[in-house]
Amino acid sequence: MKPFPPPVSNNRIISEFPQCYTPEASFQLKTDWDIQTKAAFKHQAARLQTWDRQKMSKVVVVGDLNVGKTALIKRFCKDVFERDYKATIGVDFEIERFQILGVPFSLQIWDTAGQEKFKCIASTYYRGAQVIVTVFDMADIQSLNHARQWLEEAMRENYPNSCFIFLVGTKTDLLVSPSDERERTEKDAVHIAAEMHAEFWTLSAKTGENVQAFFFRVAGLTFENCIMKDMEKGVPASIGCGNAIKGTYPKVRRSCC
Ligand SMILES: Nc1nc2c(ncn2[C@@H]2O[C@H](COP(=O)(O)OP(=O)(O)OP(=O)(O)O)[C@@H](O)[C@H]2O)c(=O)[nH]1
Repeated sequence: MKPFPPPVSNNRIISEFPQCYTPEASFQLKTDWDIQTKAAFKHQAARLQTWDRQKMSKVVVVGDLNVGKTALIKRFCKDVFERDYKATIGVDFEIERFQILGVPFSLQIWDTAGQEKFKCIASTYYRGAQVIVTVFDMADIQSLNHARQWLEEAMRENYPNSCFIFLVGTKTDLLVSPSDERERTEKDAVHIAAEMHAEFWTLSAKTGENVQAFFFRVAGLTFENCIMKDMEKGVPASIGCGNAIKGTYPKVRRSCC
């Protein structure tokens, strides 16, 4: 009989604190785990942990249509890239399991539709997010200009200051690097990220550049945040964190709507 859940694959094991893309637009410049986090897991890491459904954070990915939200998630979760565009209808989600400092942790990654006609279905799934990823296309400046609007819509369903916010420029493979165009777009994006209180990243789902580093950063920051919150509340770090699976969003089948 196959073990359930299956073991976390080797490329989902995080032990070093994941670094930011650029110090100019980053949440934290620290380079290591918080001392309390390290202490809390020093002993637990040594023993085998079972998968804990509570240790999960909800990540909502929003942005204009065609910017590459689905491609980004598929590259990370399935290591595939599809050249053809297939619009997301409503929402879809993936669950990605990690082992961080020896402790099982999962990200529930929600892919939402960028098309106007599906927005109202997708927005029902924004609630209860610990992370909001606002995606734009590095080769389409209009999509960067719409990033604030997407964030506002996602935040309408969440409490202020309750989420990590990321601004992610995709399709870097379409820009010559280094080039004036890329430099200009990055500069604008860093500026907008500051206004959004977001951390800025660029990546390519086609080549895979920065994709794993980005999701490791998301996982590392949310994991540490969960642990710190639990410790503040006096909950032992082993009991759990994250509220995404406690019924804060409607029930949904995979690839639904
Ligand atoms: N060159 C290149 N093309 C990409 C990249 N990421 C996505 N694409 C292409 O861009 C198109 C749109 O990608 P999707 O991931 O479907 O876009 P989306 O944001 O999910 O679109 P909606 O579902 O409509 O919201 C597809 O044809 C992808 O192949 C990338 O990093 N580089």
